[in-house]
Amino acid sequence: MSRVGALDTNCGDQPGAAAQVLTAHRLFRFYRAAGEEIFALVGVSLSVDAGELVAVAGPSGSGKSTLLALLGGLDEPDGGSVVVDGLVISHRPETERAAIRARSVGILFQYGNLLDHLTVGQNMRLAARLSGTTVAPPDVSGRLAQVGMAGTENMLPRQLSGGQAARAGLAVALVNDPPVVLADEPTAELDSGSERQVLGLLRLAADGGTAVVIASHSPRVLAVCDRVVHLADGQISRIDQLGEVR
Ligand SMILES: Nc1ncnc2c1ncn2[C@@H]1O[C@H](COP(=O)(O)OP(=O)(O)OP(=O)(O)O)[C@@H](O)[C@H]1O
Repeated sequence: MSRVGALDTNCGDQPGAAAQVLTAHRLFRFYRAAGEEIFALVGVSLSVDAGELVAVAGPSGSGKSTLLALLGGLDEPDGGSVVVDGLVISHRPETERAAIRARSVGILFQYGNLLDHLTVGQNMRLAARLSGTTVAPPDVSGRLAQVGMAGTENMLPRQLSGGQAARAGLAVALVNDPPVVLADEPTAELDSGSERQVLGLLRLAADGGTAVVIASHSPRVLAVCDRVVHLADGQISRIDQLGEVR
């Protein structure tokens, strides 16, 4: 897989920062629906440092999910590029994008990222195997304990509450200590207690050096982030720097 060249890294809104692990350069994404062209993203650039917690905010339809999908290589941009941990993830065959994603990106979805027919522990071991690492059984229980889920290794996702499923999903997303975590509306379906726990864990991951991007419009989510990138009609309309600049 090709490493990014010097020119490619000179993008985003914090050029030159050494610790950038995620950069998106002038992303465009168009859709055609019912004969109409929809401009979901129009020239969005973004850089995220290791240890930074960044929220992507904006009203429904502003392009948050589209942006996260492009950052994680789940979708291809019509223009622009994405670099994850030194590797260009955009404009590659899906198999190569999946390999980069498995190694470098933990993904947490609103409706969970657990496979229904596998136990929590099996979900974690599968994610680890796909990333090229292995997690020994004691590590699985240790990691579950870290997210307040001790004793759930042999439970199926349907046996968990919404908050537990979100925390188990986070344990899966973090199983190989990826440099980047992307969370799309991770707390939208949770009660406030569970939301606090999940946000605390995402904050902890960032404080431990992970670059975390959360798509959300919840004020409680935005409050724990270092930076809030506001989208409107597929473009960055404002950036709020909340935490200290690293
Ligand atoms: N597969 C698709 N086909 C056609 N249009 C799409 C598709 N995916 C997204 N869009 C459109 O692109 C725009 C951005 O959508 P996106 O889901 O990224 O917004 P969002 O900010 O995440 O919204 P929400 O908060 O409701 O999830 C919207 O106008 C949406 O209707």
